[in-house]
Amino acid sequence: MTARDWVRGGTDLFLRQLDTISDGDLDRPTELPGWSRRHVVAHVHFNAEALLRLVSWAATGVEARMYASPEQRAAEIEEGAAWSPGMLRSAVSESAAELEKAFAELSADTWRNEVVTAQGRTVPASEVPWMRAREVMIHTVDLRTGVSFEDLPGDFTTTLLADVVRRRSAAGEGPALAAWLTGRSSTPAALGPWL
Ligand SMILES: O=C(O)/C=C/C(=O)CC(=O)C(=O)O
Repeated sequence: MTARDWVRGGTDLFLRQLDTISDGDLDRPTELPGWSRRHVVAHVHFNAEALLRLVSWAATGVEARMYASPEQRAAEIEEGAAWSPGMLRSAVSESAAELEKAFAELSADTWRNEVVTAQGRTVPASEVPWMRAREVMIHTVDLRTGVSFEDLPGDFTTTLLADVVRRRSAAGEGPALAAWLTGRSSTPAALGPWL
């Protein structure tokens, strides 16, 4: 499967799980400390808008950052989390459809154009679908509706693991992770935040 397939599958999974949650239960906690389901849905919506800006940057050459700052990102998630359930549900569904349309319209050459992620990485636009796949898949698990990592496509999880290990190694967490993953340490590595 390609990253675009994972985006489609992960978006479908996320929206279907969201449909199983009553309006009242949107206030329940998630796997993310301090975030209710409302926060997760608002974040998945604003993430689509942020990635739409990267696609636009790749297509036009006009710089468009994902977020103005970490503070602006956090503030819009808080704002979105306070929207009515109907507004939250339609926003996350509509922005996902817009992103899918933008991916479909990007020409073959344009995928090679470079953009800068919210973490300051310069990447070809072709990495944007992977960034979105990661968000929709993992945040589905975060919703706590019963979907676990076991339910995600195996090739997605394998790619995710490689991504996580690469980033954590770059952040100095490689040795502790390697000791644990090779069974040389029975203590799970103490890890810092991821993304
Ligand atoms: O992969 C990166 O360099 C950046 C990832 C993110 O910024 C995570 C998001 O996509 C987001 O916070 O919206």
